Amino acid sequence: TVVVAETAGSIKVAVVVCLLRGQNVLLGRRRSSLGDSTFSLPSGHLEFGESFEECAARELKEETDLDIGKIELLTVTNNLFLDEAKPSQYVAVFMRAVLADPRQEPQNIEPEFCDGWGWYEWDNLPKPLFWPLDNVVQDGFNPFPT
Ligand SMILES: CC(C)CCOP(=O)(O)OP(=O)(O)O
Ligand SMILES: [Mg+2]
Ligand SMILES: [Mg+2]
Ligand SMILES: [Mg+2]
Repeated sequence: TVVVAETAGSIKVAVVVCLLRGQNVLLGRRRSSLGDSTFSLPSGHLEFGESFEECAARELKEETDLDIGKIELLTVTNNLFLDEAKPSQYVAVFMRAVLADPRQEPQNIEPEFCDGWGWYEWDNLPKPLFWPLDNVVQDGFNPFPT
């Protein structure tokens, strides 16, 4: 038990936003200790007292200045980051959202964390994908309504 206790890392919850506009989804290339220079959906740590929807709207606004309209829960995945300096585990809550105003364009509000945002078709996603996203894509996940 002591061994497990010594190696146990933190478990956090991240909310991940599949922001859909027509046939496109918003992705940005991360600048971060986790997944540096890989393409990811807007995402962020769930903060104490927040609902998943509130976190999605807050993180999207913080990172892109975009205002979310309708939003719903899609799926949840469990991601172990064991080969990092500090092991961690993220439960990723994937939400689907649309813009309140579809004419709004994303701004790169946190250039220290993101190279910039772009719209991509699901079957034409940029590479390399941030591995938690790549995992769900490989498993056939598709955020677009069928
Ligand atoms: C695993 C990953 C989704 C971790 C949390 O996402 P993030 O690094 O974008 O977090 P913040 O936007 O809250 O800084
Ligand atoms: Mg953030
Ligand atoms: Mg955050
Ligand atoms: Mg983020």
